[in-house]
Amino acid sequence: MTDKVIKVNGGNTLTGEIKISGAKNSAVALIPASLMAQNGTVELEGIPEISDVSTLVSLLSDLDIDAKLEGDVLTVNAENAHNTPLPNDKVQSLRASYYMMGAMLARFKKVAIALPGGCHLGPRPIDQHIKGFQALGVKVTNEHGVMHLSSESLTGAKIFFDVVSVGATINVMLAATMAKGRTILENVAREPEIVDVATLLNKMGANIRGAGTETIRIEGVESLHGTSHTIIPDRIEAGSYISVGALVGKNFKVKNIIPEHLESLFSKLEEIGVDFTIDDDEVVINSGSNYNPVEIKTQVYPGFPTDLQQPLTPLLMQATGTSKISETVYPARFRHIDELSRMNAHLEQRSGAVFIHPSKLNGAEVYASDLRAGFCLVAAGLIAEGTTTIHNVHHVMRGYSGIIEKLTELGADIELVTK
Ligand SMILES: CC(=O)N[C@H]1[C@@H](OP(=O)(O)OP(=O)(O)OC[C@H]2O[C@@H](n3ccc(=O)[nH]c3=O)[C@H](O)[C@@H]2O)O[C@H](CO)[C@@H](O)[C@@H]1O
Ligand SMILES: C=C(OP(=O)(O)O)C(=O)O
Repeated sequence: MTDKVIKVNGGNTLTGEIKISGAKNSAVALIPASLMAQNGTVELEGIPEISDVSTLVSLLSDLDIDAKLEGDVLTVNAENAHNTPLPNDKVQSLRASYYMMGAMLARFKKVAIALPGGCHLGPRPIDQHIKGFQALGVKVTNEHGVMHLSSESLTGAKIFFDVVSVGATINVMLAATMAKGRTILENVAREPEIVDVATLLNKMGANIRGAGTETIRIEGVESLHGTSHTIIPDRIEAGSYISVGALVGKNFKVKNIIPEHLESLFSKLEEIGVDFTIDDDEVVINSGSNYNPVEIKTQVYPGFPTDLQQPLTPLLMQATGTSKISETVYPARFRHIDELSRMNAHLEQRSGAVFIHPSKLNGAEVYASDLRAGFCLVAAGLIAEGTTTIHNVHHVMRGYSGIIEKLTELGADIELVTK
């Protein structure tokens, strides 16, 4: 992907339907969770076609696990899994490789793994993951960048997280599933992806209650088994395309959504004045003009997701006045600003916030700094005059399944080309 660029010619109206894929942030936890089944096969349906998934499937194969991806179905049989140190390059190419810690601790009580990679959004510590593991009786050392985690026997504990963290909640939940006795996790994150992971684990024989609330209770079980599960739709992919519909859509239908997962976005779209109609698991959007400027503050779920602030920025440039987005989850998540400026965007960054002024964009050569910044540039390219060339497309391919095909089908002039 390093030798490829996305080229977008702006100005087309997009019309038709788009089907949202399974959620990246669920899939990347469900895949490691599947290695915890000592017996039987775990079948995961709705797997998105993204590079984070291929890397995790490849990590399972490194552990001698039989993992087969056919279409959007992944079958994993981990009966003959072997514990070996995981290759650094794969682990460091994505964030969610940290879930191999919790899953492998549960299965083998021991894991050697590098610190994860993922989008550069400012500091992304994993101290709360470590705090949770240690409370379960895990010994943790860092030897030359490789984390060694081990325990004779994991034991349930009461853990109060200092920070509300998606990753720490899921990781410690994975590790505690087969610990001895009861674990109580307090001040946990409530994202739908956490509920999805708990649902899969319970189908595999775990005893987890309270996912989706601030407290999760886990009664440790002896072993887990195979099952089948369909992944929830990706609310961030959905929100990204919905913002495109509001920019350039005509009868632009986004299918396979769970509207309750997108309430914070829909309420902002109403304030902005976007014309949309929700019907069961789909939404139809028509773009408009004279949009209202708004203020947005990113928050943990059910607040406005940090992962949607960059994709929504091009829409806010079409408002009649200045909008403000305050980023409270990752106060440095603003690397898209300089790139949008190359396209003639009028943006100002001030202490954890971006002020978005009305802008008329011109196509330019730009660089995706991270996954959502990449989508933001694609959306900007769709409304810009002329051609936008987006470099560093590997970031985009970490999270948007079939993005070129989906947008082309709707009428966009977009292609992935070799530089
Ligand atoms: C693979 C995955 O699901 N990625 C998502 C996950 O990332 P990730 O799990 O990394 O994000 P967290 O929810 O853990 O991070 C939230 C905040 O807590 C801080 N923190 C986190 C852990 C920790 O041990 N210590 C600590 O201080 C982080 O720096 C950040 O400020 O949730 C983020 C917040 O919704 C999303 O942007 C990412 O798309
Ligand atoms: C930040 C994101 O992903 P990751 O945590 O996998 O880097 C994202 O999905 O926007």
